[in-house]
Amino acid sequence: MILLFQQACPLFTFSSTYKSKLPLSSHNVQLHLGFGTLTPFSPLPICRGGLYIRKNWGKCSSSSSAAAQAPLPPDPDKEYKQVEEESDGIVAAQGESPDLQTLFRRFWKVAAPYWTSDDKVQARLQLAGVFALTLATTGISVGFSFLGRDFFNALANKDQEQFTKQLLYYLGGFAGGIPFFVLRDYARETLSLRWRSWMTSYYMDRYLSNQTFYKIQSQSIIDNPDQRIVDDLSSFTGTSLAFSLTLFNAAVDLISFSNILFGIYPPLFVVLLVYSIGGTAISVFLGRGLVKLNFLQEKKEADFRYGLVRVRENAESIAFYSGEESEMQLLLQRFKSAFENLTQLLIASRNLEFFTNGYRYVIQVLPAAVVAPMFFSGKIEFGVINQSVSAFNHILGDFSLIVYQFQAISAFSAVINRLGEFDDVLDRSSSRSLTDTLEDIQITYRDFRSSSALESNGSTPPEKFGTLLEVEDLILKTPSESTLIRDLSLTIKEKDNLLVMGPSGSGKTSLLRAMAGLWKTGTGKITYYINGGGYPEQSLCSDVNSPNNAHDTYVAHGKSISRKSGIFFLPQRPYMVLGTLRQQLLYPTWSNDVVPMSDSTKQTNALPFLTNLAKSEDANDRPTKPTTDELIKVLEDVRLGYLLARFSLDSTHEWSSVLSLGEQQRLAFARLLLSKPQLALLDESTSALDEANEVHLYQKIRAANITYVSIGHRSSLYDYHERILRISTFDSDNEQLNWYIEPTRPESSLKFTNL
Ligand SMILES: Nc1ncnc2c1ncn2[C@@H]1O[C@H](COP(=O)(O)OP(=O)(O)OP(=O)(O)O)[C@@H](O)[C@H]1O
Repeated sequence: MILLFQQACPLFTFSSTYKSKLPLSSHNVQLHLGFGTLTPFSPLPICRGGLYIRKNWGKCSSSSSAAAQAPLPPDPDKEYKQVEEESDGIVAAQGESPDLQTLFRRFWKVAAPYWTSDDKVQARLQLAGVFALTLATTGISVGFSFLGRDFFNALANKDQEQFTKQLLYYLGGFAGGIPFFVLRDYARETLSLRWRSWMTSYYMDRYLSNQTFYKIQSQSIIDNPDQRIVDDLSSFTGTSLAFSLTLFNAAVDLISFSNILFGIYPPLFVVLLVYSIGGTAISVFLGRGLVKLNFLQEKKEADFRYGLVRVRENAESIAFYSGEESEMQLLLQRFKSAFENLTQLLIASRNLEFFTNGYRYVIQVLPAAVVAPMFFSGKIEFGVINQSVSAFNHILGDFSLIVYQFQAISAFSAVINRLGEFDDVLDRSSSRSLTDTLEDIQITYRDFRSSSALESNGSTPPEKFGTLLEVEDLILKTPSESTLIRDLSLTIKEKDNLLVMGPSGSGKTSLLRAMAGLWKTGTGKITYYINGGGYPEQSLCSDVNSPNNAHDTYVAHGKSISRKSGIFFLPQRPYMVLGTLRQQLLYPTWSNDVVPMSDSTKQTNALPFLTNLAKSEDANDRPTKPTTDELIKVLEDVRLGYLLARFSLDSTHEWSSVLSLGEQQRLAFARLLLSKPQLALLDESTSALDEANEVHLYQKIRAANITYVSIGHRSSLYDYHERILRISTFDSDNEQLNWYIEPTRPESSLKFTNL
């Protein structure tokens, strides 16, 4: 009879295809707010608050179904169709399980900002909508419970007229109810996507501010931040919403179905309570190792993926070295490590599931067994048995959330912890405590051309006019606190070009890092006297000693010094952005134009926080955007005009592969010439060039009135600089300074004196 009904009423076996795809972890934990999902192996459906969480290595599942009130035979054909989600997660650095308090703190810290953000009105409205729809679906479930009772009563009483009537009610119920379930899932997914989008923009903004990405990478502060932004944020938003709704649903469900069960047979409720509490305690005990294993799995998978990315990025070097075999070993090693951990995870999962499956099925016959004598004695009708089973399963599901979802919860804990850890790092970076010691290198930025600034605070004495950069008593250390340079003082005036020389590893690049604000380990002051464009004076002219000192100025703006102040750094390794040749040239000064036109036009439909991430003050901070003719001219100036015969300005290529190193270095000079900074800091920027090209480029930047500080090893560079700063490798036993400055040669013999 039940089978017949099952065929007649598809809702009984309805397994929503509208599954939420929540990549909770690399193991594809799924949460499913299901309407009528039934467990494939379950003789009886497990009804609960509506959340379906499942991992692909496990078979544990539970479901909520409006029609899950009828006992069903095992049906292997109705295997739950699992939605595969690709996700490589990451792990907290130590892979340790956090305590519950830390977990809650981190959850709150990560989750809260969105709900008080600029988007809060939309967010809260949508959340209210989702909760309302969830409430409606619970109401519909309760309604179906009564419909089911009357339906079975009609069937048992052989009352055909009543049976037909109930069947029609049922069909009407399906037609009216299904949209609520579908819309609830849709609304939840939409909100989850919106939340994720906001968080992605929020995290990326902080990650790319204050050179946090550089600190994280160069000092290995945290592993795989990229995965945290991509996978973990997605998991977090989806899972948080699903969990909140599940809890809410479970509470409402519990209230609704408790009444029904109490009305039928109160002792059943008490048995159920005791059973659930016992089951929760046992599953927490059995699954205690899962959180840590999830952590490790995320890290190992991420490491494996990162290994593959490195092979792609360094394809040419590996091919030259014929390093395929070593790479294979390394990658296999990483995969093996992930595999071994996953094996342990599977075993732990399996052990837990022995219990959870037993827990789920053992109790199924209880309600029918307890209530059946009342039916035999005529106290209740047949339909009430069915209703009691349904109510019992709903309440069991509500009470057993932890048992059923333990694996998903443990994977979610790993996500919370990784994001919480990341969030802490980003916060520390924005409050400047990530790597800073009490004493660190202070960078001040003054707009000496602003006479009003001079008059208002008198912080720039007249003798500083013409000065671009001043370094005072600089003790430079590596992040690991090894001293590189001691008590360095120097001044760079306009057109006073300095060459920095010294043995490899003596700290030349590190000096530039300190000047760029990338390294602050050490003591001393670095002051720039640069015309700062449209920056507000208070942020440009602040005194180092004031609480709002300029030491914080560039931090507050969240940008590198070079971008905002007419200073341009050319790093040792040229960097080619993804995009067209035009975008290479415009980078980084015209950052808005780095986004291809086709992409920016698509932004019309995008969420407000996904458009125009660039800070508005950028517009004042940069020269006028070059025209196409100017771009072509600058390419010719750096002797790259011939590239235009091979590529158009708007063609996209993997530029770091299609251009030679020397061409990339010339392209970097083209960027410099377009940006027209006052001061350029060049780190072996012509190392891959022949002498003819080198002298040509130096002539160009000199002609453009750009003052420069270069690092280099070649004596040919003497010709283009007035002075040399010679650094020797620091020796702690030697009291002498490990640097001195000398003129390159008599002024009359300098090559550019007539320029
Ligand atoms: N992130 C880091 N943490 C600790 N030490 C570092 C770090 N980066 C570089 N160092 C060390 O600091 C020292 C100076 O490095 P730097 O890159 O400034 O040398 P350099 O003089 O520019 O050398 P080269 O001429 O070879 O480029 C080196 O001994 C290097 O190993």
